[in-house]
Amino acid sequence: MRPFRISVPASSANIGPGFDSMGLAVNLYLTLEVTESEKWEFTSPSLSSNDNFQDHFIFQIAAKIAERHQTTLPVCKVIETSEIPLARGLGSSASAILAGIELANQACDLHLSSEDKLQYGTEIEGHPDNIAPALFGGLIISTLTGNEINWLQAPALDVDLVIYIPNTELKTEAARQVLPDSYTREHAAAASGISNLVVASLLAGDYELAGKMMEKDMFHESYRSALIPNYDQIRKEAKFYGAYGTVISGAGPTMISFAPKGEGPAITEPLQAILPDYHVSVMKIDMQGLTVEQ
Ligand SMILES: Nc1ncnc2c1ncn2[C@@H]1O[C@H](COP(=O)(O)OP(=O)(O)OP(=O)(O)O)[C@@H](O)[C@H]1O
Ligand SMILES: N[C@@H](CCO)C(=O)O
Repeated sequence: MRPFRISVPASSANIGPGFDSMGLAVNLYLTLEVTESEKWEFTSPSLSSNDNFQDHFIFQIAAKIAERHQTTLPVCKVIETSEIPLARGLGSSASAILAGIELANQACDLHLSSEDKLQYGTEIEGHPDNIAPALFGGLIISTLTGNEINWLQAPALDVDLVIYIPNTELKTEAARQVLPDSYTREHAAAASGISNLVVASLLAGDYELAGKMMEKDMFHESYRSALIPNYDQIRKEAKFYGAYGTVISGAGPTMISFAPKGEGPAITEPLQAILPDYHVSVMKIDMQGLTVEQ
């Protein structure tokens, strides 16, 4: 086996009302450096010396994918590094799942297509909104109906992104528990109308309208806002300093603003001063998605 390096970007899902169906790849990366070895070695920021590497999330995903293809992983040395904070709404689980799928793909020579990886990743994650952009890059609108995934990569957006990462975690599972099990027809019609308009305005490059409509989400934001520290303050201050709109990133607690191109730093500086316990920064959209270097 030739050594290889897998890189997977973080992603910000939902973008307001694109709940479970829209996401954007951003420039924070999980990487795996993989070489063949005499004995298994797995180095990861989330493994201490007492932990068994076989319990590691990425190893388990890779082992399952190999098993699904009636094979086993060869003995490898894997070094994981990651810039993606866990359980903050930046798609860490989707990036880790894709890294595991690609580890099995490369190490076992499975010749998986991109659609196979999307299918496997979505089955594990439950929805494609983080998996698809982390795999393909850019802004992806996707939908899971039964087992079928349909998706579209939008043209590049001409915006700056500002993210606000608090130093607290929020597990997606907990953030899904506060959501209603169902919506009335009236509510669903209004919510999907808002979502349609966000997508249409992003595609048309009308970012003012996109920002306005993303803040009107009716699928998840209002139910989750109490779980997100400084939710109202971040939206209000970001708007004051020029953002088009600010929403919860994924299931939170990170928030993300869409701002006019070049205006990101003008929001970052004052917001970082107001939010000393946050990491506030301008992010770039990753247009590549998952990459493998031999
Ligand atoms: N690199 C990794 N190594 C091991 N486990 C990971 C890794 N990345 C994610 N996980 C697991 O996934 C969990 C976080 O997943 P969760 O879906 O709650 O949040 P997220 O994916 O970071 O955010 P969101 O889905 O809202 O964008 C972590 O607590 C951990 O159990
Ligand atoms: N669409 C998902 C993203 C996090 O996995 C949610 O908001 O729960």
